[in-house]
Amino acid sequence: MDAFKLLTRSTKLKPTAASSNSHRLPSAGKAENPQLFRSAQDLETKKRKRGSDEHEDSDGNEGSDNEFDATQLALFGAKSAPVKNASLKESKKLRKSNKNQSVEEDNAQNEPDSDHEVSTAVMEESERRSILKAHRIKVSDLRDLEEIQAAKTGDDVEKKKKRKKKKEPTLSKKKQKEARQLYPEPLVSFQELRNKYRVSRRLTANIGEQGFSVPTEVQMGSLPLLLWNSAIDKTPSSPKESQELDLLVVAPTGSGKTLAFLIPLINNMVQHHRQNPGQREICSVIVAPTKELVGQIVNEGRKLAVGTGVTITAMRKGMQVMDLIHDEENLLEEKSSSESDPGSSSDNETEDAKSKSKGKKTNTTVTKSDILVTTPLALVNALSANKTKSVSPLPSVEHLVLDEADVLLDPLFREQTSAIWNACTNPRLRISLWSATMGSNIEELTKETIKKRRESLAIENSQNTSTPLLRVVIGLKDSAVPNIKHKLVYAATEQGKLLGLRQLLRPSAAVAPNEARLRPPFLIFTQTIPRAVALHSELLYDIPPEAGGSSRIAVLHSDLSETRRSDIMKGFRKGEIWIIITTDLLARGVDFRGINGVVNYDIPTSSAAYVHRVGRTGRAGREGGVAVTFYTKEDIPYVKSIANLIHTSEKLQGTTGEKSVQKWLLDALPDLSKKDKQELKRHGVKARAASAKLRPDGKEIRTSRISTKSGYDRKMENKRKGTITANRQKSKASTVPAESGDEWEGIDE
Ligand SMILES: Nc1ncnc2c1ncn2[C@@H]1O[C@H](COP(=O)(O)OP(=O)(O)OP(=O)(O)O)[C@@H](O)[C@H]1O
Repeated sequence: MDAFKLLTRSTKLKPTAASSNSHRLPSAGKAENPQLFRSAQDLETKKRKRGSDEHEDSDGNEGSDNEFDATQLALFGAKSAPVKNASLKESKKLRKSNKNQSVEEDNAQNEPDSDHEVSTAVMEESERRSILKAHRIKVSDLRDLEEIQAAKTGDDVEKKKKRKKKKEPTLSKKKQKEARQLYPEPLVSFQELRNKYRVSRRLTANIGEQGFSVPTEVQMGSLPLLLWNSAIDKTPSSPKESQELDLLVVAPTGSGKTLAFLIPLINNMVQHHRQNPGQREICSVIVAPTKELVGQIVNEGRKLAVGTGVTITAMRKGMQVMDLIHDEENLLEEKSSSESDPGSSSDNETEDAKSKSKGKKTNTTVTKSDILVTTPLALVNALSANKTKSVSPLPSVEHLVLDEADVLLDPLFREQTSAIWNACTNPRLRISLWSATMGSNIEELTKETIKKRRESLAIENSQNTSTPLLRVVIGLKDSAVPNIKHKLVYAATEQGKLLGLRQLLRPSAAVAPNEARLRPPFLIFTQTIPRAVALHSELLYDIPPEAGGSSRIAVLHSDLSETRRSDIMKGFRKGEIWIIITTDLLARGVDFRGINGVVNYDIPTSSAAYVHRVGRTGRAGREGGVAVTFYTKEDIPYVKSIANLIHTSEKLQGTTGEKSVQKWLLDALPDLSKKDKQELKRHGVKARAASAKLRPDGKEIRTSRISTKSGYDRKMENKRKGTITANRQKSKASTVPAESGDEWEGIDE
């Protein structure tokens, strides 16, 4: 059955229009190529079109006379490539000596096979540069210039700083930028994971089995940096020390960041098990802002880790990650935590806390998982016994991943995220931060935290230089995904928005061939929970019973129980639910593979929020996603940043024909002061904020009311529709009759 046909009620769609539309649907099948920036030629065309674009460009430094040697870090240069330097004989020797070591499961798949030759071919710098440029991958070193220079020359960084103060002239901004830019070798195919980076055979096979055949740009750029260590031959005579790094990655929504951080974590764990047979402890922590995202990361991770022996667990309430001090005071807590952990035994990952010896303080972890995925609050609560104690350390953690890092380091979550970061006391800790948007304040905060942590833990190395903090940027930083269509619609009033949305749901007018059309499944975003609930109840009867009626539309927000939230997510993924009305809870990270569109019923409260909301469509390079944003006269002061984003996105796409945002509109829209921007981000558009519910005279203003009719009319109409629906459903054996051919079978293939 065609969901769209049914939503149009009796509207007859011309077969040609329908079929031509359906092939453009993102949900229509697999993405042919998940890459967003596919060819150098494409890039050149765009660059010419862009002309004197004032925005920062990711390939701006190409061809520049780079006075700084980009091969300064061992992993970037042909000259110092360790794979080339390490003798094959030695590497074979190491593999032989490792022969007796085992992993817990599927040894045959995880053991480095002795006949496996590691590729020693090293890419020329010119080739590296041209691939990175074509795919719009830009890598830079974020350390102080003195530190970069010191790392290059092997100098003491303090001496270097002093010398610089005395005589060395300061580089111009352009030169500094050039000095930071690096051209590491990109991952051109997933086969290289095995051939060059010695990724576990089983893990490589799992990647293929998941249908991933071509690495996306973020995977091309970041995987070699994160897998560098696996490529190093760690024989005693090996000329290179292991050189891990901290990483900050900014890549478009839906570009495959999850895979890019999961592959190295899983591979590290495979190696860890090989080197420490039988040892189980949390070695990696992934922090994500919502439970939905945590669940999704765990699912993705488990699919990749099949047969590798690596365990990945979602942090749940009551789960214990550390041994508590079993004094009398803690007995009560311990009892309640073990009682409130019904799911732990099924996963077989949490030991029974009661079995631990009492009165003994240990630092052993209780959760047996290798990789823990958590929201910030859940882990902080577990580490501080629900904030009754100070946060316990997690010394076994060597890798910390912050997914949606900008929101995790935003004031909303910053305290909890920092507490987790500080709890990871292992001096070898490596951090990576991932998002589609990353303000410069987040970069500064990251640098500062790394520095402070290093000082407080007195982490030093022989050369007094710090671990590299690199930044990978894909495409144009902080911009909307380039493969979707945007529509910015002026609806004047709240009623206008509702009429506009209904028009989208049931377009009776003919649609021009080029015009973006919204088809299920899609998401509708509102500013607050009450508005999401109100819009849901208003639209509940808009889906005709023959299309499944009100069961096709759901509201999802943080006030719902965890079970309800998870049921709605499952229903949407299975295709039972077609439309979810939600708040920014689902704006980030959540991946519904073939979602067709996003409606910003209420405008997003920052440009980053716009990027993330609309990024729920157009995933993995799929074309055809549509993002519709309604705005009213109350929104006019706030809409310019969104209009700018759309304008830039269309410019980058080289959109021909009519643009969503005309130049005159951009010129006419007012600019917002920094203070007002912050205010908007914190409280949303005041007219529809939850706090605007009471008038000065104390009477309630129905801000959450979303309707084109009076309350009485709505009540009567809903009652009537409800009765009709119930009668029809009763008389039918199944709610949705199957039709041949054009059936929509859910979001995930
Ligand atoms: N190499 C690949 N080939 C094809 N599909 C891929 C590849 N890598 C990832 N994907 C798919 O792309 C989709 C988006 O990936 P993912 O959720 O990791 O995006 P993201 O970059 O984290 O997005 P967001 O910023 O919205 O969180 C997923 O469905 C994933 O399975």
